[in-house]
Amino acid sequence: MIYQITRPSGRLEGEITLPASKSISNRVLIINALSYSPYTIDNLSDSDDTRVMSSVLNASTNEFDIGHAGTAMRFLTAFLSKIMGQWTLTGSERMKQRPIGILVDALRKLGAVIDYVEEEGYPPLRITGTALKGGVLELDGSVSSQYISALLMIAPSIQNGLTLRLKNKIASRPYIELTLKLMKKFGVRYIWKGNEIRIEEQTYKPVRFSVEADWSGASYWYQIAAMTDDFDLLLKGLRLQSLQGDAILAKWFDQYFGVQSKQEGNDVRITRKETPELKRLDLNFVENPDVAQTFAVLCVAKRIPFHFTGLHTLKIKETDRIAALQNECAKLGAKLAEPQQGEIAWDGILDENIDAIAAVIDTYHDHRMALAFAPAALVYDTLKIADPMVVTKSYPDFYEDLKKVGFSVQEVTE
Ligand SMILES: O=C(O)C1=C[C@@H](OP(=O)(O)O)[C@@H](O)[C@H](O)C1
Ligand SMILES: C=C(OP(=O)(O)O)C(=O)O
Repeated sequence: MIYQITRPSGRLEGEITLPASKSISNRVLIINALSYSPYTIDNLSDSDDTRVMSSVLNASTNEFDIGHAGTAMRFLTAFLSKIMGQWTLTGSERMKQRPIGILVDALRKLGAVIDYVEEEGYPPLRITGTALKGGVLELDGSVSSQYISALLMIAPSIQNGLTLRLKNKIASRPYIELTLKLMKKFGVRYIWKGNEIRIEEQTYKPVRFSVEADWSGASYWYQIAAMTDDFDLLLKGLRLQSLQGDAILAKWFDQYFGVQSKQEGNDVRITRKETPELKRLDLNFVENPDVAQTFAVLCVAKRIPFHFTGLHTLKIKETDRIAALQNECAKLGAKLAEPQQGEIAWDGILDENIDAIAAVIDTYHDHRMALAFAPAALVYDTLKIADPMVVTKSYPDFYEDLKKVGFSVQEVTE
């Protein structure tokens, strides 16, 4: 299926109810289960990734296919390791290429019984649940923070608790902070000093919890704001004082693109003030990997040269996002370079022979490819997106929301 997205003709205004954060939802589902909580979670995400997490935790079977959901794969590997029974965890073809060896090695040191069903170091996994015994673990923190979050969440329920010593430069650090902040809300104490996190054996206290709106999902509306002069939008459920690392977007978009954010009760209003055009953008995404595509497409559409660093984890996400960005930005006439591993750069030179309107943007089973490219219809007037429903991984109502503010979304053949 292909969607043709066409820009609104008039002023861009209205209000959007953003999806709830899947990162928060998937953590609170695990923590709620570990707290034996009688409460249901309020405003749980309706994304595929949260649905799959929820269905595993409520299932009566023992073989689970978690599709494309990285958090579900990693968090459930740790969680199921200590639940008595035999469990099989598998996922999409891409999930079978996303490494999990660092987490499995760490869990095995705690006594977990985990076998690789196919390739060493990758899902699918066969897990035999057993009582784990804590201690001190050293692990590489530079590959995925999800391994660390997975271990931290089960740490209070492990005999003797757990000390994690993180080696190398920590990737996606705000997601580890998010895990610990949420654990704290459920009564768990921790100590994080330098590269060491210590969690004693203790019990979670069940509490009522409501999930806040998703900042990574909000990024596409900030991107839209940065591409138009006349803009006023209310993003419902969003908090500037947020648990999520991607809340830094409010600052970045103000500083670089003149998009201003104002908390109005439970919602955030974003407007655009006139600012001089940015000459180039240098940003490091090591703490905010999920919004790198948003900025890359925005800069190409606005013809702003850029140099982005801290992107080494992008190669092991839903697709190799560096390669995907290079392929698809080329369809808009921009040749992105990879100066070093984990970097992309663009000199601002467009190939004028390329007709972006004729392009069909491929999405590689990656929601963020569709989510980041669709807004660029504002600049190119119209843009075609292949396999557009990939967005359900994190933002199921994205196209409905685009329509609400005046975009047209039509199914077309190529
Ligand atoms: O813990 C989380 O909720 C996430 C952590 C990040 O992954 P990595 O730690 O693998 O970079 C991020 O990219 C992902 O979308 C969600
Ligand atoms: C990388 C992502 O998700 P996950 O790793 O949880 O599959 C994402 O949502 O951009």
